[in-house]
Amino acid sequence: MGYNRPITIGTIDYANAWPLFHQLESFAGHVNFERFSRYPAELNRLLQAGELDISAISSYSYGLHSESYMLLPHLSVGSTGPVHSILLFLKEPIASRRPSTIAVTSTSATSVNLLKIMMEMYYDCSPAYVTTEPRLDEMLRDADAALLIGDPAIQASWNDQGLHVIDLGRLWNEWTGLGMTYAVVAARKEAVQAVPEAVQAAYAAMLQCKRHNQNHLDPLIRQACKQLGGDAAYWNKYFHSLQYDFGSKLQEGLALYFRYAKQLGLLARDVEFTFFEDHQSAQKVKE
Ligand SMILES: C=C(O[C@@H]1C=C(C(=O)O)C=C[C@H]1O)C(=O)O
Repeated sequence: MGYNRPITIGTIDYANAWPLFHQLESFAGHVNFERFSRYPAELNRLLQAGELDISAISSYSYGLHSESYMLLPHLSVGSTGPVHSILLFLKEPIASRRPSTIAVTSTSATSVNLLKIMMEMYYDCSPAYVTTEPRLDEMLRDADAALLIGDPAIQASWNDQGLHVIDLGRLWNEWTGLGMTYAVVAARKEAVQAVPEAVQAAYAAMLQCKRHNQNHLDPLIRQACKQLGGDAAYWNKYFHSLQYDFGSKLQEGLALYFRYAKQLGLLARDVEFTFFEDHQSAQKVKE
């Protein structure tokens, strides 16, 4: 029982997740943890490989591996409407010509599959997808459109290059009437079994950290302006338009995304949400 090492936590290396994890260390109290800040696709891989115990991951990756994970309640990155940082850049308006090749960022999993769902089910087309580094100019050299997420998407949206832009959060909301959840925070079931107190303590620290950051956005806004560009008004709007709670409306949107993904063969199985607290109360009932 127990690990003879710090618990390992993965956090997303994009501004969209700063309200969840900015200065997590100062809320950790006695929790002995090591933090790894990476892009989503890398976190997906590390959690699956057991190199992380808890991580923010693409929600799609939860869908792929839900049998091994537990969701940490009230922690997610989502939006009901525009997300501002999950953007499809097209050379031509989609209404006049459907793209035949789309270059997609190698850092994403949720948004790439969200795009596939939208192309198939909303735009009724089946383009070829090429996975590339997130560099817009290079992506558009051989493709009709490019999908970027996170900070590179935001920075590209500031340069008007005459491209047509679709915000996937906005389109999902207009199409389905629901919100979308791009990232969830999951713990490996193995870790929950081996070190339940450590997982509980890390979870409590994350909740406290999120509450604090949401009430103190100014330092995050200043850091974003300095590190990524843009002005305070932009970042204020950005952080306020993202949703971090994984409430019932956002769960409903993600459940629909999983159903569509299964329908298109992007996921092999139905996905159930298993929450860390549910597990704990279930344990108590059994005892
Ligand atoms: C809001 C965003 O959501 C991100 C999108 C992800 C994906 O597409 O897999 C993963 C994590 C999220 O933080 C963003 O990238 O801007």
